[in-house]
Amino acid sequence: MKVVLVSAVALIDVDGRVLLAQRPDGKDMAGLWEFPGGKVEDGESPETALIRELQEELGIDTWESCLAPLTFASHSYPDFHLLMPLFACRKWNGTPRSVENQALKWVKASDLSEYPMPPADIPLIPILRDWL
Ligand SMILES: Nc1nc2c([nH]c(=O)n2[C@@H]2O[C@H](COP(=O)(O)OP(=O)(O)OP(=O)(O)O)[C@@H](O)[C@H]2O)c(=O)[nH]1
Repeated sequence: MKVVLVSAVALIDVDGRVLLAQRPDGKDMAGLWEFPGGKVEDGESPETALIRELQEELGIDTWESCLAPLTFASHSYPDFHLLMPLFACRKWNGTPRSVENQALKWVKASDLSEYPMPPADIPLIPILRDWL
């Protein structure tokens, strides 16, 4: 099966809340809440892909030195196997805004399980909660 590399980030604000983005209507898994990020393209590292995605999706700038590896997801979907490093980031320039029409929400660690997420993300929640 094809392994797809997707880079994602837990953006953490000064109150320790995490930013979730809701997948818009019309996409696979519409309505589920996920971590900002996206597919790593040819020639990119997971870090440079994430920096690009954060500009495109949220209009914020961050730097490689602000991306700390936290954990990863490895999950088989029917048509591909997702390998998704999850970084943690507490420093960026700008205020995240919905550039691509996705709903955004800052969520307390203890409330993360109330947001329906893609199956690949479920094992990440206790890790994030314990870490925060
Ligand atoms: N960004 C992100 N993607 C995730 C998470 N969990 C998860 O299963 N994914 C999956 O990883 C892939 C992310 O790719 P993407 O965001 O670039 O692609 P997409 O499906 O939105 O659009 P596209 O395939 O039309 O380009 C999607 O299949 C998405 O469902 C997550 O927490 N964050």
